[in-house]
Amino acid sequence: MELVAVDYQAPDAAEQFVRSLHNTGFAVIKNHPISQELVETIYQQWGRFFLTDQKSNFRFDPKTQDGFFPADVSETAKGNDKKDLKEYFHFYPWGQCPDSLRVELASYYAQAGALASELLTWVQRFGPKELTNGYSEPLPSMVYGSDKTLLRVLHYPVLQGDEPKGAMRAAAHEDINLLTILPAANAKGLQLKDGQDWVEVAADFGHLVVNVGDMLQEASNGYFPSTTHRVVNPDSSDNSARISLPLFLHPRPEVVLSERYTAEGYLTERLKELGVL
Ligand SMILES: O=C(O)CCC(=O)C(=O)O
Ligand SMILES: [Fe+2]
Repeated sequence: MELVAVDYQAPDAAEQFVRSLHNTGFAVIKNHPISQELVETIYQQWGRFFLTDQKSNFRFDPKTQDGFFPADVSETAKGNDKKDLKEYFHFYPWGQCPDSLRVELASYYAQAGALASELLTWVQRFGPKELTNGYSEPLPSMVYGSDKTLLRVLHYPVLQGDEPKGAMRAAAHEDINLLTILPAANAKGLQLKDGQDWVEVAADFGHLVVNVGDMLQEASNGYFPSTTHRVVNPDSSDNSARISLPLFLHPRPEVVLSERYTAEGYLTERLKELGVL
């Protein structure tokens, strides 16, 4: 499986993008409108922040899920028994954030959210008609006015050599939400599952990775697959910290995804499985 970067400026960008999501659950986008300078600033600022004790002042609120999740409570991927080797901060515009880091993060949240909504209009427009007519409401309207879209700043620390055997930066998992958009991280490691194989998601620095989450898979009855992915540990020759910045696009809680699920019902079930609720 090869992911060819879709040029956001190409006349047929939307069709190429939707085809890639259907075929692989993933797409890579180049020439997009998100400021790379802003992404790099955020990587630097947060790389420093995670190395300070200040982060403990922002411990996450289990009810609202915003704030800092230390490594010892961080997720255990569904079906896995080792915690991931990561810590992260959940940012919502209404939630906790250190004052000195808020302006940049809020700006990125707005830019990435606007692009993600546009990408959802592509998915709506270029999906098969019999599918798109069956959504309970158009996909872009599912996220309109939603305050559930989540920006996660992830820090995978330098490995110390004493990690539990078999623990990984991020064990194999699927995302819960509709679409995830992720600027290429500052280090390699992201892989997607292709049959029995694992394939590196090759995204040049400056490119964006987009993937389908379980909610879109559920709403599209599998037409858009929520592809399993993971972040593997570095080998000793490039054992550096890794920062990444996924935006998880979430519908309003009352949105009906399918006959089985509303967005809220689905999210609650999944967070319980992850051990963070
Ligand atoms: O860090 C990455 O590149 C991917 C992170 C990820 O898949 C997730 O947090 O769901
Ligand atoms: Fe993920």
